[in-house]
Amino acid sequence: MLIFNHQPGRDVRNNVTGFILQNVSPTPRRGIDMTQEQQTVDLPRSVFTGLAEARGGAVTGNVLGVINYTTECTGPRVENGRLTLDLHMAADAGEAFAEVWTTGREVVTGEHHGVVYAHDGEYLLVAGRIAPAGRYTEDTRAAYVAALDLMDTLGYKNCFRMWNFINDINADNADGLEVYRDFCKGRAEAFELFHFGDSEVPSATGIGSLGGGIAFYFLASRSAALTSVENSKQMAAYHYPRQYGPRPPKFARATYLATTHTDRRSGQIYVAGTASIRGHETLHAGDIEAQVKLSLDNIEHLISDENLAAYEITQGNSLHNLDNIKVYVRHRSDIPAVRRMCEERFSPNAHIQYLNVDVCRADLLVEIEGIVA
Ligand SMILES: C=C(O[C@@H]1C=C(C(=O)O)C=C[C@H]1O)C(=O)O
Repeated sequence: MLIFNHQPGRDVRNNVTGFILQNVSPTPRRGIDMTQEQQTVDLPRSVFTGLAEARGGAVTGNVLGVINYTTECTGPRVENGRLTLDLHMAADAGEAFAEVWTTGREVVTGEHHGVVYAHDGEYLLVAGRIAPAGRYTEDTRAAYVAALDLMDTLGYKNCFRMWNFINDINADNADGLEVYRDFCKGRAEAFELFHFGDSEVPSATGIGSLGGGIAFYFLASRSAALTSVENSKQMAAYHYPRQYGPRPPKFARATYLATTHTDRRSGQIYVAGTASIRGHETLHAGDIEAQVKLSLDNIEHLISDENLAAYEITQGNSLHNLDNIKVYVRHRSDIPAVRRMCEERFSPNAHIQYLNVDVCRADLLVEIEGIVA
C-alpha cells in the first residue's frame, strides 16, 4: 500500500497515529551530540538531468533517489534498485526533467507504513503520496507520521528539506477550506506528535502540481550539523497569523547543513520556496515583474552574511552561489519575463528549471527555491 487514503475498514490514520503515540519519546530532536562534534561527513548532491539519462544510469555514483518532474504522478517505488518518484509537474514530455540525488556510500532501499525510502548510513530520502481526496488533513498527518517515524526508527533525526506537491492547491476542499490550508493542518499536527519545536522544522516547498493528490519527498541526515535559518525581512511562516488558515505552514526559510558542528563557512544552504512576501503579506499582487524582483531580493538577503550573522555563519554568498534552482510560475505567459529576470541575477552557470504550476497563495504568481552547495 503505497498511497495514503481512507477506505472503509482500513483507517491508516488510527493505525499509524496509535502506533506513534506509544513510541515517540518527548526528547529534543536536535542538539549537538558531543561525540559527533568533530565528525566530518560528506554532503549530499543533486543534479538535473533528462528522464532517459536518469533511467539509463548516465548519472554515476550511488543514487539515493530519482525524482522525475514529469507528466504524471506515480510511485513512489523502487525501480532498478532506485527510489523513484514521478511528480505531475510538466505539461508535456519536452518540459520533463529528473532530479537525481547521489551520495558517497552504498544505498539500501525499503518501504515503511506506505512510504518508500533509500538510505546510505548518513542520508535518508523518503517519498510518499496521498491519493486525491475531498479532505487532506488526516491523510497528510498519517503520511507525515509514517515518514517521521521512519526517520526516528532508522536514526536519521535531522530532517533538513521537504518538498510537497499539491494538486488543486488553491481550490476549496469538501468543507470549503483551501486545499493548501487543509494540508498545512495535517502537517502541523504530525510535527506536533513528534515534538518538533518551531525552530526544528526543515526548509520546505509547498507548491501546486498538475495531478495526483499530494506527493512529497524529504531528506534527513544522521549526523551532519543542521541549523534552521529565518529571513529577518519575513515573518517566520510558523508565526503567520490566523488569516492564512487554521494552522500556519510549518517550515524554515532555509536550512544550513555542514560537515561538522564547528563549520560555519562552507556548508550547504537549502533555500525554501521563496515568494513575494514581506512580513507575512503578499506584496505586488498582479505584478509579475515586481513579484520576481522581491522573491530574488528575499533570497539574496536570506543567504547574505548580514542575515546569517544571527547564526554565526559567514560565507559571503550572493545570488551567484545559488544552484539547482526551480522557478515555479503560475501563468505560462509570464515565463519569458521571469526567465529573463532570473538569468540577469543568477550565475550563468546555474542550473535552472522553470515549471508552470499554481502557488500556495492565490495572489502569488511566482516562487523560487535553490541550493547553495
Ligand atoms: C511561499 C511560501 O510558502 C510556500 C509553502 C511552503 C510550505 O507550505 O511548505 C514552503 C515554501 C513555499 O513553497 C511562503 O509562505 O513564503
